Amino acid sequence: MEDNFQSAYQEEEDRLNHALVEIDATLEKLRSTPVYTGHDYTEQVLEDSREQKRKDLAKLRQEPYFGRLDFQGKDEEERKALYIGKIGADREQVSDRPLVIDWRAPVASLFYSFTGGTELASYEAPEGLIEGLVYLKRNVVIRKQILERVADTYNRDSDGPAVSDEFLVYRLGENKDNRLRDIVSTIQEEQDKIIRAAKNTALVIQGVAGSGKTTVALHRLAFLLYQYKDQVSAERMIIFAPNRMFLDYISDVLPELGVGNIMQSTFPDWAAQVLEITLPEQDAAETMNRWFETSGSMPVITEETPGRFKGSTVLMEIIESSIKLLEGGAVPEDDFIPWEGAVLKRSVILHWHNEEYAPYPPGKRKERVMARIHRWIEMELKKSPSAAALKERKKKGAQREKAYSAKWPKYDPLNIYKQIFRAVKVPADWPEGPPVLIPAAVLKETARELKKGILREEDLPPLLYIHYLLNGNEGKDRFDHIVIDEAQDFSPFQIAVLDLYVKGHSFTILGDLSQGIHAYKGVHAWEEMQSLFAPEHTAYHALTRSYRSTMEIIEFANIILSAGVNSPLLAVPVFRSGNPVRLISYADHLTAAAGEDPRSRAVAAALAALSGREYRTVAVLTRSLREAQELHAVLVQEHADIHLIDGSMTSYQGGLSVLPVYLSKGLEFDAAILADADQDHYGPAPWDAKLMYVGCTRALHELWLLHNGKLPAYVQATEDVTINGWPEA
Ligand SMILES: Nc1ncnc2c1ncn2[C@@H]1O[C@H](COP(=O)(O)OP(=O)(O)OP(=O)(O)O)[C@@H](O)[C@H]1O
Repeated sequence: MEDNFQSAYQEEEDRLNHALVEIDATLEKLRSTPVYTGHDYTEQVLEDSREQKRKDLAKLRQEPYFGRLDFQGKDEEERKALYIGKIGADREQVSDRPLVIDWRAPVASLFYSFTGGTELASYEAPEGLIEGLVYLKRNVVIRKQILERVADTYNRDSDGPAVSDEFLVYRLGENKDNRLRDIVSTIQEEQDKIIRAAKNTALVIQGVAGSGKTTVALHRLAFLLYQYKDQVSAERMIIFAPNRMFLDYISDVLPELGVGNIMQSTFPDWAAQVLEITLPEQDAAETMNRWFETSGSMPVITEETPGRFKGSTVLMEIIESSIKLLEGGAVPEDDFIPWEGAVLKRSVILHWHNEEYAPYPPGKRKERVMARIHRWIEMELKKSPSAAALKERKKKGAQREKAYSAKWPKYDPLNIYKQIFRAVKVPADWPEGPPVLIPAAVLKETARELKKGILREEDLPPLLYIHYLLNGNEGKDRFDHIVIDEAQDFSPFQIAVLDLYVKGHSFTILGDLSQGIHAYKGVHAWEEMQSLFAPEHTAYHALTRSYRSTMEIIEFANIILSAGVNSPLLAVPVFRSGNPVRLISYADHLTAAAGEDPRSRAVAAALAALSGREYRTVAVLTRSLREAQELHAVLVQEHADIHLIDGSMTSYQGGLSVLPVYLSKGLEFDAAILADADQDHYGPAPWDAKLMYVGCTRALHELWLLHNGKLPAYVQATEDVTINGWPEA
C-alpha cells in the first residue's frame, strides 16, 4: 500500500514537473510576443485573447490541476490520463488530449458523476453519448507548484467498485476563514447534476443546511458561462442574497473560478434601483428585531398576514384589474381644444390610444398619444393667419396641452399602489371596494403604513409589477440568468415578478424550508413557486447530504427538526466524526465573581476555551440583536478583536464574532456557541425550533449550547451525540 502510494506520488510529481515546464514555455512565448497597441480591430481581438491566455497561464502555473481521471472510451485503443483543473490549457504540440481539461468540459463531468461500479460510465458530449471505462479517479493537491497530496478516490485495479469519501472528508475537516471557497475538486454527483442542468429551466433546489446550495449555485453560474458562452454574459446574470454581508462572504468564489462581473444584490436594493426610489434604511433591521426580540410573542401567521398576502399571486390579479380600470378610463372625457377654433375629437384620440398604440403598455401609450397630440398642434399652428396669432396660439396650445396631460391618470407605481390600498383618493370611476377583496386587516395596516411613508420589503414586488405593467420591459433589459439564495424567504409574487425580468425562465432557486425562520414571509412549500411555471419549464432537485458539519452536529440538529418542526427534511451526514455537542448549564460549577452575571461569565469562558483551540472562526449566537450587543460589550473586554455583527454590516471579517442567529444564515464557523439555548429564549413553536436549527447548523467542527437548565423539549441529550458540562481543563 505504502509502495503504491509512493509510486503514485512519484508519478504525479513527474507529471507536474512536465506540466510546469510546458506551461512556462508557452507563457514565455506569449510574454515575448510584442503587445499590440494599434487600431486594427482583428489584431486587437487577437491581443485580447493573448492577454487572457497570459493571465490564465500565470494562474495555472500555481495550481495547474486538482484531479486526474483515467478513462478509455469504448472505441478507443488505450486509456488516457486526463488532468482536470479550474482553467483548461491546450498543448503547444498537437496532441490527442489537452494539457489541462477545464472542469466544466463534458468529459470532466465523469470526474464528478462517476460513483464506482464495474459497468460502462458515460457522459454527454456535443457529438453524442460517449461510453467507456473509468480506471482511476485521483485527487491531487498542488499549492504554489508543490505537490502536497495524492489521494485515489477510485482505482479499478486495486480498490473494488466503490468510490471513497476519504479525500472529501479530509477537505471538510479543514478550518474555514471569512470566505466561502470553491469546491471544484470535490463536487459530488448530486451537486454536479444541478451545476450542469440545462439553462432555460427554473430549477428549484431544496437543500438541507450545509448541503452546498450557495456553493453549487456559484459553480453553476461558472458552468453556464462556459457552456453557453455565445448566449449569456456575466453582466446579465444576477445573484440575489439576503444581505450585503452575505454577498461579501461569497465574493471570492466566482473570481476563484475565473468569473467576474456577475451582478450581486439584495432584492430590495435591486427593486429600489428599478423603481428609482430610495428605501428607508431602518426597515429590514426593525422588522427583524420585532420578530426575533423575544420568544413566544410571534403573532399567528395566516394567509391574511400582510407579508403572506402581499407575497401571494392573488395580489397580482388585483393589480392587473386595477391597471385595466385605470387604462380604460385614461383618455380624458372631452375633445382637445388647444385654442378656440381648433378641435381634436376625443374619438380620434381614443382611436390612437385604443387601437394604434394598443400594443404599448399604458405608460408608454400615454407618451405616444401625447407626442401625437403635440405633432397635431404643430400642424395646426402652421394654419395661423398672422405672426401675432401664431404667438398667441403657441402659448395657449402649450398651456392646454399640459393641462390635458394632467387629466390622465398618474402612471406612478407608488401612487397606484396607494390607490389600491386606499391610502390616497381613488379615481371616481373605481368600484367602491377594492376590485378583488383584500383582507380588511391587510388593507387597514398597509394604508396606515403607506400614509406614514413606510414601505416594507413585501411592498416591493407589487410596486415592481405595477411598474412593469405600466412600462413593460424590453428584451434587452432582461437577465440571462437569476440565482436566488435563501429562496424560502422569497414569496411567489417575488419570483413571478423576477420571471418578467429574465429570459427563458432561467432561474436557480435555492433554499431550505427548515430554515424558513421569517414566518411572516416566504413560502411554506416549494409547489408555491413551481406552480408559477409550466411543468416543462421547471425542475426540482433535493440535496440531502450535508457537508458542513460533523456527524454529531448533524444528528443533533436533525433531532431538533424532527421533534420541533416535525420535518421530514433531515440531513444525511458525510462520515466525518468530531466531538459531541456540548450542553452546558450556566449553573455548572463555574463560579462567577461577585457582581458578575453567571450567564455572561459562562459565555466568556466558552469563548475563551474554544478560541484557544486551532479554530479560525468562532461565533457566539444569540436570539436577538439586543442580546448580541450586550454580550459583545462583556466579551470585548477579554477579546478585543471580537466583532459584533448587526444588520448593517457590509463585510464579514471572520475570527471571533457575536451575532443574532437570524443574521448567521448562510454563514458558517469552525465552532459555534449558542447562548441562551433555553425555554426562556426558544419557545415550543416550530419557528423557534427552526431558529435553533439554523444556529446549530452553522458549526463545522464544534457546537456548544449554553442554557439556564430548562432546555426546550426538542433539544435532546443523546448518547454519543451530546455531552453535558464543561470539558476537563
Ligand atoms: N462537494 C463539496 N466538497 C467540499 N465541501 C463542500 C462540498 N459541498 C459543500 N461543501 C462545503 O459545505 C459548506 C456548506 O456549503 P454552503 O454554505 O454552500 O451550503 P448551504 O446549503 O448554502 O448552507 P446553508 O443552507 O446552511 O446556508 C461549505 O463550507 C462548503 O465549502
